[in-house]
Amino acid sequence: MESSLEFSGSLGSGGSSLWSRCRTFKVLVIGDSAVGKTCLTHRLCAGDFPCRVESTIGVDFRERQLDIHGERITVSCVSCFCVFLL
Ligand SMILES: Nc1nc2c(ncn2[C@@H]2O[C@H](COP(=O)(O)OP(=O)(O)OP(=O)(O)O)[C@@H](O)[C@H]2O)c(=O)[nH]1
Repeated sequence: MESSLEFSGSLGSGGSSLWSRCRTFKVLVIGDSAVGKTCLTHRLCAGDFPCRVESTIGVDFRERQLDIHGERITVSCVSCFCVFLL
């Protein structure tokens, strides 16, 4: 997990929202083939279940931006079949 401060306002905006917090959460989803890793991360990042999926070759990467209480959150999901970690 990493955290950073990001410049989000203009110099003339008064300063109260000059800097906003921006955090990134990295989620690694691992498991056997065809257990639903791609569907799970697709649901999280796109908001729905894919009607058709193909077996992932390598790794599948998805990202979702959230705004929670004025804080920008990025969720980065990487899913891969266990064999790529051996
Ligand atoms: N019934 C049911 N089927 C699911 C669910 N999640 C996924 N599936 C089905 O399971 C199959 C495999 O789903 P994937 O998301 O591709 O699985 P995966 O683990 O990413 O597979 P690989 O890409 O081969 O590693 C697909 O036919 C999906 O439609 C679930 O919650 N319920």
